Amino acid sequence: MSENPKDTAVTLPAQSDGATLTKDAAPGETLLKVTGLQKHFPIKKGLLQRQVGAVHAVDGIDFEVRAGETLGVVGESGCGKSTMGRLITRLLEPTGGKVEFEGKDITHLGVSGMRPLRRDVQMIFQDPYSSLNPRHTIGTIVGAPFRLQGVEPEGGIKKEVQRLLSVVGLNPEHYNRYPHEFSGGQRQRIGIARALALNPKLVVADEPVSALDVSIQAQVVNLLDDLQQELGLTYVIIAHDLSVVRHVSDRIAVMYLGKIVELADRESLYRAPMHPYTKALMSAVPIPDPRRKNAKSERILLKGDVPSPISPPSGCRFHTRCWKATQICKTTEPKLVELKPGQQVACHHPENFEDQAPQDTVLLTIAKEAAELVADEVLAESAETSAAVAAEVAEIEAEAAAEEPAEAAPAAESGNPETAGEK
Ligand SMILES: Nc1ncnc2c1ncn2[C@@H]1O[C@H](COP(=O)(O)OP(=O)(O)OP(=O)(O)O)[C@@H](O)[C@H]1O
Repeated sequence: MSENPKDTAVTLPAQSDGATLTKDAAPGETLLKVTGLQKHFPIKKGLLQRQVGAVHAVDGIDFEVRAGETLGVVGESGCGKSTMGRLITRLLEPTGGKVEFEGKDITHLGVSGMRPLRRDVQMIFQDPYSSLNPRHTIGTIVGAPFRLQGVEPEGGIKKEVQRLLSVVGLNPEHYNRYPHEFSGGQRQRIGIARALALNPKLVVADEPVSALDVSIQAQVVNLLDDLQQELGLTYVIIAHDLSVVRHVSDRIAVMYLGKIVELADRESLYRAPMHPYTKALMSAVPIPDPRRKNAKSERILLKGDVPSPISPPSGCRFHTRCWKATQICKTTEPKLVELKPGQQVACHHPENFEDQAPQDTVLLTIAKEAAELVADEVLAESAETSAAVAAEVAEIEAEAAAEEPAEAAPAAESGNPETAGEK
């Protein structure tokens, strides 16, 4: 069986059902919009199962997914990525906020209301070993969505399933085999075939390759990429580090403890990350660059684990691990704002940009400890770039100020009665 997706010609799925094939949102238009999305899992204790607290897994996030794009979502384990994925596919009921798909509010749709959406939005799961029922043949597994939705493809389910298997680079003759007869990469291809069966508009892939050997990861990522080109799919790809999403994403959202801390197009994020957490995540991804062969390690080591989402830190949630944290970070939550076109960030002291709270200069003790884990080069570079941006902004402001009196002068000359007599 070929593991190479390039060996397989990708063809559009047969038109089995007109309703599933309508691509309503034109490329670039908003397909999915999320506003203030929250999921708090209650913590219950005792015989009476009283609620004693809540896990703030997703705690008020806003973003949109545009038709035809790939949005990568990254963050450490436990930051709420999977919960977010399950919320937008409506496998979980949100605690608060709104989810809109093609302009329609789907936040609290019931089973029947969700039926058409189940075709349009599909999920690929992390573990290809546990997400496939070992007692079913792959023909049954990939054909299940047709049976569940009561869809009869042209030429029958078997023919369509075999076609889907070949689309994802599997041998259609292996229709009657069981999951254990396939390798990890092949099983993930089965999961992908199942997700594509009903010709969805949005595919949410939760850590689609993290359970696979590194050598197989690139093949599966390439397959997803090829399928997107051929079928015009829209993806949300969830991963715990940037190495998986960096090549395939158009935009990347960085999550930390239930919040989005930075959301930017891929180029901007890689060229000049603005949130210190993004910078730390990026420093953990080895970049093969011969020019940097002899350079000292610039790795940023984050102190400790992610704090508990049961009682997240006050203010900026990253302040307990950030080397730039000052008092304002502890007390005031920074909003996610667009500081540069196409780059939103939630930080009082962003990297590669003018300080948003320049008056607040005294580092927290915790930040001084965190700074010890950050390479000197990184600290120096950070200070340098922020100073450069600040100087640039000051220059622009000075230029604007110099232009202003010239424009204002005629009005003052002609119209100010107090000064008129002094002439
Ligand atoms: N059903 C649940 N009940 C209670 N807590 C939950 C539930 N599902 C997730 N959580 C908690 O919510 C938080 C976010 O979990 P989630 O799985 O979304 O994070 P993640 O970023 O996807 O991490 P990972 O990569 O490890 O899956 C974690 O603290 C997790 O323990």
